[in-house]
Amino acid sequence: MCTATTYKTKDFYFGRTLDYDFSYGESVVITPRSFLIPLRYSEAIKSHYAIIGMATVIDGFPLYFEGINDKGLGVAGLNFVHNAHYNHEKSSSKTNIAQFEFIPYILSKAKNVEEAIELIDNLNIMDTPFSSKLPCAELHYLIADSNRAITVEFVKDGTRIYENPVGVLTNNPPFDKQLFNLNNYRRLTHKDIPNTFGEVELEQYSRGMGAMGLPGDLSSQSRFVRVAFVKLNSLSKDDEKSSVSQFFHILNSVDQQRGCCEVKEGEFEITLYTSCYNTNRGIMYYTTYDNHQISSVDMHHENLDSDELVVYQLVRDEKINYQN
Ligand SMILES: C[C@H](CCC(=O)NCCS(=O)(=O)O)[C@H]1CC[C@H]2[C@@H]3CC[C@@H]4C[C@H](O)CC[C@]4(C)[C@H]3C[C@H](O)[C@]12C
Repeated sequence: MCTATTYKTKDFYFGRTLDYDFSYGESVVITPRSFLIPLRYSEAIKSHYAIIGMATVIDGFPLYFEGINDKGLGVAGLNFVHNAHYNHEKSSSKTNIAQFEFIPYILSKAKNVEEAIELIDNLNIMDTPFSSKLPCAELHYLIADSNRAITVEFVKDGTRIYENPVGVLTNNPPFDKQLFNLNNYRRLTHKDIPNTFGEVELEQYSRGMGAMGLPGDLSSQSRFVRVAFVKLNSLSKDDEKSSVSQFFHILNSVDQQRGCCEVKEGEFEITLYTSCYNTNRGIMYYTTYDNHQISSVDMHHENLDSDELVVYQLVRDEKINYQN
């Protein structure tokens, strides 16, 4: 399972948790403007927006899980198993894009959500696997800029583009159902709640009782409600450190601890990493399951006009500040 969210203070932040039982060998990957992005069904993209994100690089191709570009657009792919549907036949009227090309394609060409939608309306997503070892990922997407967020789902009936007023995405069920389900939690509040049992005197024995009933389990529907509640109630100062700190607190509310979700006998899904992007400044921050110290990579510290990928291995060892 995975969770993606946005958060706005002075700047606009975008990020996700990636929950799985094994790693795909991800690292921080910067795709500079002149890196040739090869496409299976059309000519390679020669010059484009610069991208920073989490990806695994195979045969020189950046297979992005999520990322942002230097114009401030973010795209994250989250599992959408049994619902994602891609086409097997090429289209003669639309641009044919293999499913693994979707994130780099959008981030290289669109500077905001409107432009992303224009591109998506003209896409035919192909079920072409990257290789025989990497079958198609079944994903849906959170796409956001500082003004607007959408969810994009390629399903049997076609392409679904939903406005995403919450700025949050998890996994199944389809997004319209996730959003509707929030109705069931509309009474949750960060405030104290009144006693509605009339004459019966009931003690407010604890703080935080206004959010009683907020789901605490790891299912995708529960994580959607929980992270939406935390995000929409979130308050922080608007400077960089406070905003980044608050962003990690939002996503930590849906952290998956080893042992709580067994996916196969003896194998557990955990939050492999949590990422946070300042989309205005092109800075990526991340933590990993074992390293709680935030690491950061700034795309503008690299030569963004080059034609070679820049790769930073994840710092995965716990950094403890021993004070004595
Ligand atoms: C596993 C992850 C989703 C985690 C998640 O949601 N776990 C919930 C489990 S549950 O389903 O909810 O039970 C997803 C998210 C992004 C994906 C990569 C996207 C690029 C590329 C696309 C190619 O086509 C296949 C290989 C490829 C590297 C992909 C591998 C894998 O698929 C990634 C990492």
